[in-house]
Amino acid sequence: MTTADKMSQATPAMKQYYAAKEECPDALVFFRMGDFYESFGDDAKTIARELEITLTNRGKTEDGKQMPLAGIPYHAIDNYLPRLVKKGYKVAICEQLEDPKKAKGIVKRGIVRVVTPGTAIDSSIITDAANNYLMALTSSFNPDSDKKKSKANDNGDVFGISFLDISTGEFFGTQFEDSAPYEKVISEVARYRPAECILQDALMQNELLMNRLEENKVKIESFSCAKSVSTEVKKCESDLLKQFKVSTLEGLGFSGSDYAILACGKTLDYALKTQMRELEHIQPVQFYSMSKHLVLDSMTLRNLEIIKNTRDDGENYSLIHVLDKTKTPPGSRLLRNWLLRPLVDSVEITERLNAVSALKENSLSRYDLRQHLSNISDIERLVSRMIYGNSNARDLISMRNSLFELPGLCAELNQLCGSNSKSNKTESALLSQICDEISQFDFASELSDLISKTIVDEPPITVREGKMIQPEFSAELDELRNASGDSKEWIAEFQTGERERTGIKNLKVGYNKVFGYFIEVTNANKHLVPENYIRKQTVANGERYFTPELKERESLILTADDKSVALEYEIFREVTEHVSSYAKEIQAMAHLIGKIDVLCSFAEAAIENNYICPQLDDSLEILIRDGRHPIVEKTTEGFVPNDTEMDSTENQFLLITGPNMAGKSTYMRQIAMIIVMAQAGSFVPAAFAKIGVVDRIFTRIGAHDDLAGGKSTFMVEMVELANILNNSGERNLILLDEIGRGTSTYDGYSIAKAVVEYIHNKDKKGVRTLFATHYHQLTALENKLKRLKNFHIAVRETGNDLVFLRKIVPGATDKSYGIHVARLAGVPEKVNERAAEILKEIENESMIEDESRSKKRSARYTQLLLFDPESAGAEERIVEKFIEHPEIEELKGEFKDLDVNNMTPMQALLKLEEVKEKLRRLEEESK
Ligand SMILES: Nc1ncnc2c1ncn2[C@@H]1O[C@H](COP(=O)(O)OP(=O)(O)OP(=O)(O)O)[C@@H](O)[C@H]1O
Repeated sequence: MTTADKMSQATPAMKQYYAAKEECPDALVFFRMGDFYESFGDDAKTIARELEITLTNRGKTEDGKQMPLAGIPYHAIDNYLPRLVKKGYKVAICEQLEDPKKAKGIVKRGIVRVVTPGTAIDSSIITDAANNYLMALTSSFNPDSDKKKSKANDNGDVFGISFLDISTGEFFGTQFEDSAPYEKVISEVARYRPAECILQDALMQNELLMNRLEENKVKIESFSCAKSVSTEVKKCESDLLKQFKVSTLEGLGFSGSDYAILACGKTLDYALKTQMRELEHIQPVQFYSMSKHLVLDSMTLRNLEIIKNTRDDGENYSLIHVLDKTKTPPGSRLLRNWLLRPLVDSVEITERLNAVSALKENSLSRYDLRQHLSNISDIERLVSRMIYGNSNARDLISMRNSLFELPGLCAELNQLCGSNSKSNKTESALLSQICDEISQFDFASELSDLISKTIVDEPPITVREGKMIQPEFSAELDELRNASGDSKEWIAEFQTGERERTGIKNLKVGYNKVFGYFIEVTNANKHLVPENYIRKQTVANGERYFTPELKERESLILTADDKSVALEYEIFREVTEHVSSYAKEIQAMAHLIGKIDVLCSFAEAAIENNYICPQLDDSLEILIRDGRHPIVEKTTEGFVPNDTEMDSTENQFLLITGPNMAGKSTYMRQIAMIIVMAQAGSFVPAAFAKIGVVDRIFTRIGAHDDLAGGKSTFMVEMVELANILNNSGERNLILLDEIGRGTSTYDGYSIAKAVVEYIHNKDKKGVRTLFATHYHQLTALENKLKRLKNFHIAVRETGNDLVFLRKIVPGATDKSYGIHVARLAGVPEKVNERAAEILKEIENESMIEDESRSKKRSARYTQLLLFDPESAGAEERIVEKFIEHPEIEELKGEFKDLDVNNMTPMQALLKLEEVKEKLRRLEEESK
């Protein structure tokens, strides 16, 4: 049955429903009918399933089938809606647009808002601590004209990206061309964690991108450029100009950036279409540059546990968990942004550090500032809710209480900046600037006065039941309230009078919403009821009556009550609108408050954890004395601090060996984390730190597989490695942990060695690298590669025991101590003893082989390489020649193709003999 057919036969209400569904076919429609939001058909089935509510039927559909129906009470929408949106559904709210009591005929209904994950503002859907971004991604990639290309970027496709947080009004976008554009996009996804992404349809072909978006639970909305790209860009540009009331986008930094404009335009369009209202509070879109920040790709964010730990993906034991001492939601969101996007400009970083120093030294001021901050609510989101008409009088009180704190906050800041300059203590230009900017806002006292004058201190949650507005604010309201109040007094007197008149002592005058005012008499006293009582209702133990006199009074009361509630709502709306008209100023204020909060939080964390102020410059040095891992030091007793010295000449490539569990990964991570902290503006866990600004950190740590993406552990390792090798540069820092571990020893060792050489010689300059490995033979490279230095983590061996000293020291180690670690881990002693025996055998054999190099070598050579560093050198070359021999590859192929099930034992034996002979010959050739 077509929609048109359905329409012609449907009831008037269902006609409205079908029209709504047609308007938003991809959304679940919540259709308001009286006290319920109803859903029908497939929507009802989905909603009943997802919300675990009853699915019923509502008569028959127009084509005679049962019509599924599921409904939720209107007042419970705040419980149910978030659950659907968090599961990635779009929900269209279709409201009654007029008062049913006053409507002539059927009530008008229409969709007032479409709630989607990326455009939600409801506090039950989004969290205080993080922004809620709607992202858009556009590209010049055209799958039809680029058919021959394997990747979108082969001939320099351009990408545009944008992010909008409707709940705070932040909006920014950029454009870029890159040899690995998808990696860049994925990094941005990891940084901003959008809830929803509007994606140009051609880009949906990129598996990597789609997998990552899915992994990050990003809801995807695709769009296609129906017209030519240039026409679409023009339209987007004109929409943006109109929205921000500017005549050109150049001033916002978008000159010539068509794909950024397209991304921003599509974002705005989607926001307007779903919100169905003016979005005046969105701040003018900003062009941002990716190169202005330290690039931390998604793997690095994960490996360094900046926002989440790798154990359970929670915030505990993450860097943000250690550093977050913020008191306000804008502060906690800003801290997250600063950690995800540390700076690269040493001057800007130093400004932040100076502010932290000033706050750290002035404990009293910091204490007072934090007291003020702790009374400040999420004012930027409060004002967004006011603009949406989604707020209540309590929100106004929260806003007022927040605004009340500003003068005190300002005075405290003024004193701090002033006292510093007078006594020539640490002077912070940043704090002075924040102080100046806050002082310029003069709206705060006006708004807080207005709210205080109009709204009572403890208003109810609902806005439709009165009790919100202060007495004496409106004479009209006072009059209505008096009328209602006088009448209520009248009722009390009426009750007393009637008791006397009738002699019924327990006669009661009561009220309920359905029947209005009544006189209640118990059955025992029914015979005393006077004649003028008119029966109204029978109840369990008596009768209810009214009199014309009571009826008249009732209508007076109800009219006055109705009128006063309506008037209160009107006043509330006016105040809210007035506050909303300062949305831009309130957002700017929230940002400044956020800054003070984060700087105080850094100071607080520095004191609590004994951090020091790092020095930042533009050199290529990293000097850290007694550095610590900010998270491990919290969970490990007796954490041993370590030094680091890196530069671009002699100590650029640190090759770190040491037993399992010695602390190699911890050491490498702590260096990267100290850099992230320093460049975010935080003090760092060390006794001294001087850091030449790093502009990108690459990490390849630990084994994990990407089964969803169809990649093995080793494949994942190689993909990440390829990215690092292709895209790293002089100002980067690379952390590589046990490269090659995921494959056979021959392959692994060869790859590891080639990687060391490649990075060391990259662009003839090399890249600052920390490289942890179990291939001890690599340490021989120190003699060949001038910027490479060996380090190892010291242990002390006493008998069968191993003491981890956790100290990094120059030079190479010569043992793996794997068996010791196995013992520590509780591997049965028999196995450990046997392993020790085997190791001895291998070591002995290696000594014999060392003496007579012409002797045959077997596949056990693998083990020799691992356990005998002395054998590195000539042997390595032989092994390399051996494993690189093309016939080895052929042999592998032959083995793979063998159909063992269809071979006789004799055939198998002959094959073995043949292979053995071939290997013997190849070994001879390799010598
Ligand atoms: N500097 C330190 N002081 C005290 N304890 C430490 C230190 N560094 C590491 N540890 C402890 O040692 C444990 C192992 O550290 P880590 O994982 O860094 O070792 P590893 O050498 O990388 O091991 P593997 O080679 O097996 O991966 C950590 O979980 C931590 O508890």
